[in-house]
Amino acid sequence: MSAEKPPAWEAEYDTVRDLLGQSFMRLRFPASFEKEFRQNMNTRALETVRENYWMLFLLALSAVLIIYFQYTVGGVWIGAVEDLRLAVLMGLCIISVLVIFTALAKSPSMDRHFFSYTVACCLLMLLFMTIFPAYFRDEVLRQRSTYLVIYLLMIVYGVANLRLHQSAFIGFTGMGAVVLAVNVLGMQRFDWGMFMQFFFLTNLVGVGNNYVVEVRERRLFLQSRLLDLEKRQLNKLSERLVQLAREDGLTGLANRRHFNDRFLMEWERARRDGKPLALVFSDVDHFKAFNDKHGHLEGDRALIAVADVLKSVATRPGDLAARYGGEEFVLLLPNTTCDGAMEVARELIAGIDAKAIAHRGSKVAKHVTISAGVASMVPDVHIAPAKLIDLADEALYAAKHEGRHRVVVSTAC
Ligand SMILES: Nc1nc2c(ncn2[C@@H]2O[C@H](COP(=O)(O)OP(=O)(O)OP(=O)(O)O)[C@@H](O)[C@H]2O)c(=O)[nH]1
Repeated sequence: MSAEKPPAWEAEYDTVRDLLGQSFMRLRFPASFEKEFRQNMNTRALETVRENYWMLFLLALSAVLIIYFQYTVGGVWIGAVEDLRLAVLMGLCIISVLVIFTALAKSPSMDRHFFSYTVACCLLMLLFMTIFPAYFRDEVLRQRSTYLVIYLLMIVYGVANLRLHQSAFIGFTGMGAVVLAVNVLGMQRFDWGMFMQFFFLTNLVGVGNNYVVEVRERRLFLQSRLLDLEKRQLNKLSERLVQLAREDGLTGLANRRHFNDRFLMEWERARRDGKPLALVFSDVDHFKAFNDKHGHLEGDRALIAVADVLKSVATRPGDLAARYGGEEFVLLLPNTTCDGAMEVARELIAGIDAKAIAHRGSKVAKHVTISAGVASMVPDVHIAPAKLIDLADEALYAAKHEGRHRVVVSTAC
């Protein structure tokens, strides 16, 4: 015997549990989750930038103010004039890149290229922050302005919500770009010691920090996935429970409880709209004898076949076919007159005849037959809903009394 395949959600649930149980988390999920996780992270990174872009401008402004207050007395620049020009140029370059970056991040059509333009903008800023200071005459100004690199790398690694390899790519490519630029420009005064200290060490610390951040993000993703799966399963179960509470176990028709609820609802609706509401009660003829001759199992099959015909005649959207009890069934037909309900009842009897289920114990025919009673009325506040049920039931009783295998319409019609 082949082992039964677990449902898809169960397999996914187990995979998520396994991944969460791992003590060392690899920075890659199975393909089915990885794609969704990446999209998630990208969206979050974009949201972070859109919500916090002002921090970048604040950072640039603080750097300008720090330099201004350190190199001015009473608002007059005390450093070299060339340094002032260079500092202003550097500030303008950095702010231009920030403006371009913010404009790109705010444009939804550029979302697909988020990582590409982030890399490009970061590289440009890192270049400006390392190359310009190398040309400052003042030693202290040179050192202090290079600190900016650390701030930018801190943002890339710590705040931007980028994945580890994305941040590391920006950090280390930035290093490479600076080395290239220094060589191409033949910069003699470039301070390699400071470069290693600021750039390389910050990158190392950033990589460690970002590993921790990405692992946390991945765990959060898995946990929310687990909750989602549990919620979906609970919803399915509660839907199934509601269905079971309304359904007859043997025939799959509505059960009596559900019929009662719907009947009262339709009664009220018909009363408000001033429309007729009809019931067709039906009962299998000599069913006790059927069970005696053919056995209970065959009896069950016959009831299922009768139920199928009931389902097939209850075709309008508001119609409901229900098992009222034992071998008794009912059709609830909103907005239907006695004549209309009679037609449906006749169709029902003909449909069951057409099934030609052999019935050796019947005194009416050689096959299974039913009797039906029909009633319809326009509900009124002065009439109890049970009245309609009584009328249809009396009509069914009359059909039995008059010889079975027929429809009788209520005397109130
Ligand atoms: N196989 C089976 N039999 C059922 C089920 N529910 C009720 N019955 C049987 O249906 C029979 C109903 O018998 P009666 O109420 O005497 O009615 P009848 O024999 O159909 O006679 P008339 O209705 O007067 O034609 C009983 O024997 C019940 O046991 C069911 O779910 N499965």
